[in-house]
Amino acid sequence: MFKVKTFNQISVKGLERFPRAEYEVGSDINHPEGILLRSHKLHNEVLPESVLCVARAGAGVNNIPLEDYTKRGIVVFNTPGANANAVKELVLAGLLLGSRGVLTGIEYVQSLTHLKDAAEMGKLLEAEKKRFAGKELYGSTLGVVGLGAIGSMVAEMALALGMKVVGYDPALSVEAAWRLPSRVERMENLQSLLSRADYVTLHVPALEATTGLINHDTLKSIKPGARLLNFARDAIVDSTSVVESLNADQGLGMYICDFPEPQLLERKDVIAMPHIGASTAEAEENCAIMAADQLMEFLQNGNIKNSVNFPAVNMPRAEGCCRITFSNDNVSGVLGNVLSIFTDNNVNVVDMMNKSRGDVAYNILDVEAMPNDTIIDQLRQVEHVINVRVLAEA
Ligand SMILES: NC(=O)c1ccc[n+]([C@@H]2O[C@H](COP(=O)([O-])OP(=O)(O)OC[C@H]3O[C@@H](n4cnc5c(N)ncnc54)[C@H](O)[C@@H]3O)[C@@H](O)[C@H]2O)c1
Ligand SMILES: O=C(O)[C@H](O)COP(=O)(O)O
Repeated sequence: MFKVKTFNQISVKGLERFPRAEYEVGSDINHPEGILLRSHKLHNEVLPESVLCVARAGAGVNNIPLEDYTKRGIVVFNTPGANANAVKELVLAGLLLGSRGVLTGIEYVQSLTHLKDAAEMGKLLEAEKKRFAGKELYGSTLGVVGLGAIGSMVAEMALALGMKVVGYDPALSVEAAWRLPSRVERMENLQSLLSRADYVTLHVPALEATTGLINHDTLKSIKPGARLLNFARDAIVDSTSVVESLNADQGLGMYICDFPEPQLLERKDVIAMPHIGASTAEAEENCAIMAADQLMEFLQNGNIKNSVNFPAVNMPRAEGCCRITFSNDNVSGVLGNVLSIFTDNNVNVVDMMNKSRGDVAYNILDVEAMPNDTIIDQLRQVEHVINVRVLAEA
């Protein structure tokens, strides 16, 4: 029986993936092998020794202490692209709210409760509506920073709206580049993008390199009156600099974000939402299902898909064999030392796979017969081995 502890509200569709006979899943589980969560911050949680893997039902993993977990051999997964459409649609809402007097117009209409006569109300609205006039998105330029799962969808949507699209992504993967419409004009640096775009939308992960990406200095390049959209993370934007730019004559025209902060409230030029970019039934289901499937595949077969700290590994189970997996520091000689223990004990390895990523390596070995506890203990003692698992015959 595997145990999976959940944090946050996880879609039932994802929870239903776990077969009841083999999994105990819930928020109140002791000694879990797996963790399933959304934005809950794990930095202050003491994870029990039993934990082997963590699945983030979502994209951002800045709520997970990755470096520490990697050293402990804990495999961390996320669900790339599973909530991208939800964010894309909210960015569309953000663009429209930033270009038209929708919110101020609605607010004004709601304030007219003292008027009881429809004709009088109609006359007043026709006289006042010029205060809520806007500008069309068609023909204006959108700058997309980060052209991954969300950024590429946003770029495509903006092109369909008749916008010009410029993009900046110095770390673009080949796969992401293939997804990108050819009409997206590539910018060499952030400053060029900021000086060109009427709307700038951020879709980068919160990393050390992206913390404060939008700051006092970069905002000097912003096109006067531009709208900045941040549906990525709070840490990417220095809010104090944003407020300063909004207050300046030639600075930002509006800040539209999913990450409110006290200094952003009560401003007409800020539209802040309560981190609802991925809060749709569809996105929550997609993420939960993908996360649950990845957890189960790892717990049952040791295969790794969509990890953010371990290499992707997929080896079909050799029939009738027992599976051993181990992770180790990525230094030479470890696999050889492990194999010599098998040789010394007449354990026949039928199939194996070894992959590395950064400072860790991960190995799967299918062996003809289940090695005894003494052999497994010997494997655990090999220098630089982080952890060893023995998986029952499939
Ligand atoms: N508001 C929400 O609810 C919500 C929902 C989903 C994701 N997000 C945030 O959006 C982020 C992006 O999500 P995604 O699914 O598109 O991820 P992704 O990994 O598919 O794409 C991120 C892209 O950013 C690029 N990048 C990295 N550093 C960069 C830099 N310095 N400048 C420009 N580009 C850079 C990467 O090369 C990659 O192409 C997530 O990490 C998460 O923080 C927020
Ligand atoms: O990174 C993400 O996927 C989003 O920020 C969604 O977060 P949530 O799962 O807490 O809504």
